[in-house]
Amino acid sequence: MSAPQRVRDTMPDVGGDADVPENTPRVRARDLSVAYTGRGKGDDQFVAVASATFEIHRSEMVCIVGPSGCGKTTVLNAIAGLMPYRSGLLEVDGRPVKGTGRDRAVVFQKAALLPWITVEDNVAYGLRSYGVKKGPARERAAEMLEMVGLQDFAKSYPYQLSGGMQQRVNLARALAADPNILLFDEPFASVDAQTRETLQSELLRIWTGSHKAGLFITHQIDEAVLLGNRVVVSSRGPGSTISATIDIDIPWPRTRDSKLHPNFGGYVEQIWTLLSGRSPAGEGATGSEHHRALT
Ligand SMILES: Nc1ncnc2c1ncn2[C@@H]1O[C@H](COP(=O)(O)OP(=O)(O)OP(=O)(O)O)[C@@H](O)[C@H]1O
Repeated sequence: MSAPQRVRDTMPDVGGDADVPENTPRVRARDLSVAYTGRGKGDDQFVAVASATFEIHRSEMVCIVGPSGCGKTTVLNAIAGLMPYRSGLLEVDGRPVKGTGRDRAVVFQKAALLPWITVEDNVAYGLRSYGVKKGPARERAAEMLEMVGLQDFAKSYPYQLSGGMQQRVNLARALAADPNILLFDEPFASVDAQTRETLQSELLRIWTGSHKAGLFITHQIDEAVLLGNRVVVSSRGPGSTISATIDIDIPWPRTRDSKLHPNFGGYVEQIWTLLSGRSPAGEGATGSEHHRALT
């Protein structure tokens, strides 16, 4: 997924990670707690997340699943630097998160493209704001659009695209600045089932060999198992904790056919069991699965 040298040369350095040892996690959360203030009388601090502990390494995708309102978006926003955290440790490349940065990009559920500029300018927009000149920014946008299969729609306007195509533009836009970490907040939630499968396949194709780190929030257990190196299962909120982290032992590169892997159904069942609060994981699990309670 890396950009050709000539375009990258024109872009300011991303995360300045040349001095970061390879084995330093891209994201490290230890006992992370995140709260909202001012939710009402006598409720100064609403602790959405009480304790979250997980790591995301280079080339890894970690998926978070959990009941609605357990704080998945809250954790993602804290990593993005969009909101402060209350306590615990939260580091990106070994440095405490203090705000947003070009080393991280968020792919939201709604594409939120600027309607008055073309698709290629939407993709180039972020780069332009980082000081990249128009020509190289457009060149980079063209590469990204080709990557998501939308090269023929560069001159179109967002309203001329389907929801699934807009979400591909959204992905191209996030990738354009070549971030180290991609944060996906239910990006495929508002497209139909067939488009969702196509987008999952595209993401897997793009992800393979990209060496990026990703956090992917989803309500769909099979999506988490298909896309994740690990799946983090959150308990019910408020004051949620991580109830389990499951390593997904299904080989890479993955494709849609990875759903046919003999372990796939077992992982889905294991996570479903954890989320529904039934018997502990392990029952009915295959030999290659393992489950580790973190809190
Ligand atoms: N801006 C805010 N101000 C106050 N409370 C908030 C705010 N945003 C979210 N919350 C609360 O924090 C808790 C966690 O919300 P969050 O959106 O992170 O959950 P989620 O797991 O992503 O939910 P869903 O799966 O439904 O998207 C909820 O109780 C929610 O009401």
